[in-house]
Amino acid sequence: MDARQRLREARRIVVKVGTSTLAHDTGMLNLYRIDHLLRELADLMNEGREIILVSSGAIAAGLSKLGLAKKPDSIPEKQAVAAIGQGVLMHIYEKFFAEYGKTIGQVLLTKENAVRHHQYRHSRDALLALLAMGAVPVINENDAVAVDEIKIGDNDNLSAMVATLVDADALIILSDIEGLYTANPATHPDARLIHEVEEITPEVIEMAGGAGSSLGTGGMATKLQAAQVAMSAGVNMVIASGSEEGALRRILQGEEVGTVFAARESHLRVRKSWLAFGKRLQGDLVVDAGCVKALEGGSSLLAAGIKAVDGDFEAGSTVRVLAEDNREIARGIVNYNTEDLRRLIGHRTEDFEHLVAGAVHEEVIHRDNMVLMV
Ligand SMILES: Nc1ncnc2c1ncn2[C@@H]1O[C@H](COP(=O)(O)OP(=O)(O)O)[C@@H](O)[C@H]1O
Ligand SMILES: N[C@@H](CCC(=O)OP(=O)(O)O)C(=O)O
Repeated sequence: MDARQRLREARRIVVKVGTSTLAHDTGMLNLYRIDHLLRELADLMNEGREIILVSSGAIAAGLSKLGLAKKPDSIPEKQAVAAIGQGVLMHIYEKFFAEYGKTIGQVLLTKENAVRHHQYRHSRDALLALLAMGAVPVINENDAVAVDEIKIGDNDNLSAMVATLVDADALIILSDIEGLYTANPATHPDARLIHEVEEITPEVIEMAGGAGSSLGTGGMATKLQAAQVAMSAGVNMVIASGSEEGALRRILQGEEVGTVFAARESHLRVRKSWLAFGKRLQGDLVVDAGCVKALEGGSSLLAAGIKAVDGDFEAGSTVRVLAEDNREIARGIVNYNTEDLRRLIGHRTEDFEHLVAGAVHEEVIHRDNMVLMV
């Protein structure tokens, strides 16, 4: 069955809506569009589908509430604007969805919620419980607290992470553009819309440019990262215009709307495949042949197999695991910082207590926090 056909049967759907769709060019919220979008979502639920809404727009809503023309420069001020705007957004969602008889539940996530195994389980359970109650989880990144390595940074990647977290059948990203074009139409007026992408090749990545407006984050580049994650996790993804009324319904009827990214049949062995393509790779661990074998067999990464540590990272960073011939074996969240790790190289767990300053973990990378790349 092709991807468009499978969309007709999609039952659990993650819909991501970007700032460029939620706000006017003036920066003020586009209430007309939000209302229509929510009505369409409510009706899809009445049809028997489950909807998870990943909504951007907190910063835009905060700016317009405060009467500011542009994002502040300092991080704490950006966090404060997002905190104010998130409340404004939820107030509107609560009000509009209630008119269509729907209940919502706010879930604010960070990267940690999906990569740490216990948090991953808790986030997943909470989202599934909301769906079981017939509610719409409304998700955003927890911008008020997420900085640096715990930040995903854009809601395209967040929506792909959520789609894998809840085992969605489809991810639909609504933007201010009809889909992926052969080049950024803002700078290439002759660019053509691509209807279907089967694989994210370097040529496809080459087509993607940055955000089209000062409100958007990441542009097409982050949407392709999301596609890579979704496809490898077995989730069909569509990019379509959020301003076209009825687009969602038409997509879910299998019509040729926007760009569809076809899910791969055989997907990564670990569900948290989005980790594999996360942006912030902060170092490399080179491991010996025995360790490569153990990892391929499903083991955690232990210090005994590490030959070298490159980079300068903190515990909780995402790093690559390389074989001695430089082949990439895995990516994962490391439990130690560079300094501690260099001291642990080649040592057994019994010796760790004397070697590290902070908390002792048996694994350098736990298997639950690791994605095999081979
Ligand atoms: N190849 C491309 N095809 C389509 N749009 C592109 C491409 N390259 C860059 N873009 C830009 O990406 C923008 C959409 O991303 P963004 O501004 O981040 O919106 P959103 O708020 O929906 O995430 C488009 O308006 C367009 O200017
Ligand atoms: N979390 C931020 C949005 C980040 C983001 O990715 O924005 P967008 O490119 O508009 O989807 C906010 O709510 O303002």
